[in-house]
Amino acid sequence: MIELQNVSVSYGDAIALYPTTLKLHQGQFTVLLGSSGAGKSTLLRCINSLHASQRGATIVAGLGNLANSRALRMHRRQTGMVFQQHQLIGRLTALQNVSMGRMGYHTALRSLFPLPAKDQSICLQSLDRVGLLHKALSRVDALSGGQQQRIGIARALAQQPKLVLADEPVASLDPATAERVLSLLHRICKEDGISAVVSLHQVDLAQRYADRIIGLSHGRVIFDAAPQTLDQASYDTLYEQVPRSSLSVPQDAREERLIDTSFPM
Ligand SMILES: Nc1ncnc2c1ncn2[C@@H]1O[C@H](COP(=O)(O)OP(=O)(O)OP(=O)(O)O)[C@@H](O)[C@H]1O
Repeated sequence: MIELQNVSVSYGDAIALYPTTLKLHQGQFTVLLGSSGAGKSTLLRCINSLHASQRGATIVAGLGNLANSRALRMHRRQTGMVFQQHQLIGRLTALQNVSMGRMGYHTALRSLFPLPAKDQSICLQSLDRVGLLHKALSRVDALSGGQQQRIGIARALAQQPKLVLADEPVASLDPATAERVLSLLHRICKEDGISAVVSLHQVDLAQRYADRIIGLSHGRVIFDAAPQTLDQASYDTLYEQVPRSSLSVPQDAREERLIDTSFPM
């Protein structure tokens, strides 16, 4: 379990996240919702203590307060991150990119040499989990957006994480591919008992996959409950009365999903 106690973030006089207290439970798939600038990325990054201006305490079960540098190092090692723009190195192969996930387990000097066989095996297994073992030796810049995001997920898995933080992981994908990638991430997290905190803009995806939805508005948590309790009033407050239909996946993409949920992407 991870507990944020009065965690806040400011940029000069501007408050990006007001003091926030919440607990994240092991194995839960939590989705952060809210309009642009609401504070989703800020909250997500707080869970990994990534803000220089972060205040308050973050306590991780078994490690303690992340103010302790050793606890923070251990926590980051067991926390996989997945980004909207994948953050892969295009000229390297899929396997080389996934290998980056093992770097936290070695000293900087050791990382200059080929990974031990055990680590290589973990990387290959991670590629297999996302259905891309056959692309292990392909350059990442020769892969599709959906495939690149699956490599991003494999890199996070190579860390053998207890927690995955995913910042708009499907925002740059078409609706059908977004659904497949999120479904894959969700399935793996559930199979392995990995906790996930995922920021999304697609309310319908959040309602289908989340165990818990945390809604943010202007740097404050204004909703924190199971997805089925996200009612119209909470929704209107979250999105400041943007019509719900404008945020849903188009009907034709939904139909495509029903027909074809298989790879490749
Ligand atoms: N480096 C920064 N310097 C100054 N202000 C920042 C910085 N990063 C974020 N902010 C501000 O903090 C607030 C929260 O931003 P954040 O990126 O967390 O929102 P978000 O909900 O993730 O938005 P989006 O959905 O557009 O990614 C916004 O008002 C943003 O302008």
